[in-house]
Amino acid sequence: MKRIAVLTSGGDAPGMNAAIRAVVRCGIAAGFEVYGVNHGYNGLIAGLFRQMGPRDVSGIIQAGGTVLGSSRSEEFETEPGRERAVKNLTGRKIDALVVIGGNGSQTGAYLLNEMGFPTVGIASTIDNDLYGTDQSIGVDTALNIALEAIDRLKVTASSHQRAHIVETMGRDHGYLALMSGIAGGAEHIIIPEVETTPDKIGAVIKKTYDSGKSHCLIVAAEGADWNAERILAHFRGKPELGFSLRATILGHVQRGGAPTAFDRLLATRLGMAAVDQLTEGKSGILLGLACGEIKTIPLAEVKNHKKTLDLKILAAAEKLAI
Ligand SMILES: Nc1ncnc2c1ncn2[C@@H]1O[C@H](COP(=O)(O)OP(=O)(O)O)[C@@H](O)[C@H]1O
Ligand SMILES: O=P(O)(O)OC[C@H]1O[C@](O)(COP(=O)(O)O)[C@@H](O)[C@@H]1O
Ligand SMILES: [Mg+2]
Repeated sequence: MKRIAVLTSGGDAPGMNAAIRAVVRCGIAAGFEVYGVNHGYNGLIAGLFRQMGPRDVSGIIQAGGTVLGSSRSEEFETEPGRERAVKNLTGRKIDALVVIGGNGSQTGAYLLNEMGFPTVGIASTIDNDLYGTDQSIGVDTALNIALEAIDRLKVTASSHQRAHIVETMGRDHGYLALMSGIAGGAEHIIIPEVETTPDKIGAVIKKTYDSGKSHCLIVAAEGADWNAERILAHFRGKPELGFSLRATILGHVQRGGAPTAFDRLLATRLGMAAVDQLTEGKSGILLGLACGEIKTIPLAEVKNHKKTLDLKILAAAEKLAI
């Protein structure tokens, strides 16, 4: 194997740059020529390749986002799109591809590998919804950004005797909401995995008010049926809750931060491991974290499983909030 390529795909995640850097530098150290693909799968289809040297990844370990750019590519979801992608790879005599991305991207990586093009994945998404890894690149940073926002919002909620809803990202997965809620000492956490009703939410707010607290901080996942907008609309103009209500949707703010030490280290370890696997001629696998160790798991297995959330800690959240 002589030439490898690397791309970032799906939502950008803080730490992607550290992973690119590790793939480029360790790849070169292992004797490969390394190519970067700009703009994810769209760039793969359009042929946006460039050879990368050690200096092309200088000064990026501390930067959020991805220097290669990313995309959501509808064309790659079609067979002709993927065929064009493989043609571009083989046309440049590239022997293997590293895909840094989340669950959608790794399904794409699986399909490329099935088409006979050796592909390995690196787990990267702020949502932590990718099966096969305890934690993905970007999760720790996003969590810390959400936490900082929660801490700030709690202060103003307290000053004004308000209930404040903070909405986190995560698609249909509640990890970011659950963990930032626990770490932020939220009075209530609403996630897609657990059904709720406006009556339950109202009861928590009223109970919190009656307990003498000066605020009620609610963290709601964007994918929950009762997200910030819906809760706000439902309770608008209802003084019987005690607290008046405000809401903040954190949105893309959670994705844009400089990566934490944890994410830089995880990304570096995963990038190094991806190169090691390619050196050994392995492909069709995802590099992820299991019990603190870097592990491989077949992409086929990743694609066929949905990551579940351990809900034990949610029950504890209620006790912690009394
Ligand atoms: N089922 C699929 N088949 C082929 N390609 C896919 C599939 N799902 C996602 N992809 C590709 O991966 C890209 C990124 O996936 P997406 O779900 O948006 O982000 P993430 O990888 O971060 O979860 C998509 O835009 C698409 O090009
Ligand atoms: O940036 P976009 O395209 O608006 O997408 C927003 C989505 O991307 C995410 O930030 C990350 O999701 P992915 O890792 O699946 O790309 C989600 O939490 C959010 O729902
Ligand atoms: Mg995803």
